[in-house]
Amino acid sequence: MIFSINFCVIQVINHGMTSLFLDKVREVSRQFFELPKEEKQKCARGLGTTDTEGYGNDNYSDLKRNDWADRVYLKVHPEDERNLKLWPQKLNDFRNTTQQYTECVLQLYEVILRAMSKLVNLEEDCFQKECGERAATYMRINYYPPCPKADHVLGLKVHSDPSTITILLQDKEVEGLQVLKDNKWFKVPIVPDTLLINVGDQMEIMSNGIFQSPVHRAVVDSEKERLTVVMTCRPNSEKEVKPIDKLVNESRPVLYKTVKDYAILYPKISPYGRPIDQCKI
Ligand SMILES: O=C(O)CCC(=O)C(=O)O
Ligand SMILES: [Fe+2]
Repeated sequence: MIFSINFCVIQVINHGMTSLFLDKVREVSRQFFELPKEEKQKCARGLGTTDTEGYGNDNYSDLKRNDWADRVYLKVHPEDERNLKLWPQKLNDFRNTTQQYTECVLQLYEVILRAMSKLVNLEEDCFQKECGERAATYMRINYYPPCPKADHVLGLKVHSDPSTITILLQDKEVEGLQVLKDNKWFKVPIVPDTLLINVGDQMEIMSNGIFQSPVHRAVVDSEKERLTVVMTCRPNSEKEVKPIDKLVNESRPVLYKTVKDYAILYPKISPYGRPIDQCKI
């Protein structure tokens, strides 16, 4: 495994997934958006047990402008918590491919969390334990159509991820992800066959601020469509998440409040920027 650490956005190669397989993941994802409108509507948000899962744009009432994107958001792990009613019925390969991709991503997730634990001198399984049993993974497929006024819209608003970590498969050809550093936006380049790891807010909390969740956004292209497949790994929603005791000391006191169900509650309170700022002590 090779890491290139760049303000908590990490590009990973040698992750065990072939180029062909990643293409397949992109292909079935793209096929979802090519379904007739009625088929997509059968997976719409609001038809499931939670209002966040399913097909459709984020729906925060105070958002002044919607993202220039179409998206579908599905819980993929634990397997018995999948809301299969919201999964496309007419795409033969979708379930199989998503299943395989989830398995690969979960393996990678474990390796990354172990490496991050070691990096801060914790027991290797420390971060994973902090996420509780039956920690959840969601898949979000973002489809950004071309926009003739690309400079006037965002594909995805400025945010940090509410996850522990996020594993992102970029579009093969079209760039769009940007990360904020020193008040400047930097393009994240496409490196073939890599997966991008973003540190999420809940990792920032657990690590007591040692790992910081990057602020990022997606811009759109005036001519080309773009598609990304994003796996967000997060603690069990019942688990209290707080800075790990061993990362707290006199020179580094507790910096964050204890939170629960952060990924659902906090982005709702603060749909712009970094909701984690509200958790700082
Ligand atoms: O599509 C992208 O490049 C960014 C996606 C993202 O940040 C997200 O889904 O949280
Ligand atoms: Fe994100």
